[in-house]
Amino acid sequence: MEAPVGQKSQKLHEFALASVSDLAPSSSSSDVASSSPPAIARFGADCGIPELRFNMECASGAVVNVDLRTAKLFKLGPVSSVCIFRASDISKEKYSRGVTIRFRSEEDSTAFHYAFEQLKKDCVIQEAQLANGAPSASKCKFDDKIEPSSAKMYFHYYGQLLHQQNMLQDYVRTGTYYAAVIENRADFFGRVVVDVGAGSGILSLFAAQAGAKHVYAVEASEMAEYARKLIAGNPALSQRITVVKGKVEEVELPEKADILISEPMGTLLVNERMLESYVIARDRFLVPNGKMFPTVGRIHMAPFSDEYLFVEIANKALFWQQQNYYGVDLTALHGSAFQGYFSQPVVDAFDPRFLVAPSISHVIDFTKVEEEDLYEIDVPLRFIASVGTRVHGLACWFDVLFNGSTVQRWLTTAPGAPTTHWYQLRCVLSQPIYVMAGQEITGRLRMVAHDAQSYTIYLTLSAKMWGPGAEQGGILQTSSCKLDLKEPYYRMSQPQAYALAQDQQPNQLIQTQDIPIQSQDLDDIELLAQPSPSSGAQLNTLNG
Ligand SMILES: C[S@@+](CC[C@H](N)C(=O)[O-])C[C@H]1O[C@@H](n2cnc3c(N)ncnc32)[C@H](O)[C@@H]1O
Repeated sequence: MEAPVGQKSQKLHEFALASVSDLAPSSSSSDVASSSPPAIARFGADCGIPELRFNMECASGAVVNVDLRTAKLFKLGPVSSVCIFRASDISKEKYSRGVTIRFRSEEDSTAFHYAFEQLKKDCVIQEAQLANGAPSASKCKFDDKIEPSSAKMYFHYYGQLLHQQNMLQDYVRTGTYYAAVIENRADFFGRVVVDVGAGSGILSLFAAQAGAKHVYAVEASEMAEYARKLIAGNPALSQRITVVKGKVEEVELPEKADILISEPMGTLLVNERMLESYVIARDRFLVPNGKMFPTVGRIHMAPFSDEYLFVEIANKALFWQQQNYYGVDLTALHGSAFQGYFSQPVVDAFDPRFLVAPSISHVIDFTKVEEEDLYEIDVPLRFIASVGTRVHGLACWFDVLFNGSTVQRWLTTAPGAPTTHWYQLRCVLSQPIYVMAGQEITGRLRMVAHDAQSYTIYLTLSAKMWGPGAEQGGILQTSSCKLDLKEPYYRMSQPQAYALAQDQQPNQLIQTQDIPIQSQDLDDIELLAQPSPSSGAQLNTLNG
């Protein structure tokens, strides 16, 4: 195998210079007086990116790394040149930067210019290779915003068959995708399809079954190899599917797509931040007015009351109330432990009767949303309580629409609907609020993306003054919490079977589960077919 462009050149090109100085007059730290030891310029490749490194060797020991793909070199005189390139500051803002180079001799100058032009040429060849389908080694948008250790774990996880199997065995999910594709054959027949994050390749195979002209199955993890195998094992379809290993942010495809198919949904729709990759794929590969399957996503929210869940979480911190734990007083950490448990969103399937108001929703149109819009999602909340109760927090779930030309199909993760591997998610307040029937509950749900492919959630719920004589618009109680979507509490480990309760209509299904009693305080509470707390096992950390 041929060495990567930059590596090939690394040893060949090291230049001792008379001096290097920053073009910007203010940056005196990197200026080099001619009396200083000679500076060094070295061509090489770091992580496959062809680069030129100036080792200033001044008192500050400054190093300037130049991405050769963005660099231009101009001759100012027989022994001096200027190199202009793209740089970025700590906040990742891009700007142009320049260094003035003084060579020790005219020969050095000529050799340096020659080396520079040779490597620039190599960059062009490398880019041409990329255009033929090889993944880029360059830093891409994904790498810019995601912590490398998070990405490594993420793709390691999806590189394992057992996790792909977990998704394939969610028959609500996979069956809905199958139906959406096959019922909307007209959208796939004779079309070019890109499968964004193909995993095992299942959606590519569905698209090929529906008559796609060609499917590009883009997958960044090692699962790409398994997808190749699976697709090759289906020879009637394999001729029309190409697996492209790499991130959708960086691979190049030979043609545009008429339709994108993907399963980018995480817990609460947005966890894993894969929606951003779906949107980037849209902008990179989809023809104008092309279709997207799924087309639209909605996050649904409603306040809930679940005394049992609240006590269960609060009880977890009781351990830290011991004053004589092998002679040690643990109480100093009780507050932190209490906050810690309430910062975990709870993932389980709950009974919809825990909801205390009709839900509201936040819509994300995948065909229109900008990638940056997903960095921060801010939803104002307003509900009218249908019962007088204690509100313990906000329950959330999502659905997505496949807006086919023949059939519109929804995939829902709502409470009461058949359980999916996403379950539902609840943000539990450490300080519940009391409401009366008819009382207004207001608040805000703010989700801020972080570089570990998830979100920090800020939730505030307030109960407004209510009843005759109340000061209109006045707030009675407010409660807030901050949660990390990356660290959920998986309260149950397996989807539970559904059964009809005696007092339920067939369209109001509830789950029947055992209810382990944890607290004496709960004796008087009416327990409504509650989900059983998990054994503590956290089977799935990702829920795509
Ligand atoms: C939720 S799984 C869906 C897999 C498959 N499409 C299915 O429906 O069974 C998402 C897949 O997308 C891949 N993926 C996530 N982000 C990606 C990206 N930026 N580029 C390419 N693949 C990505 C993951 O490795 C994972 O296999």
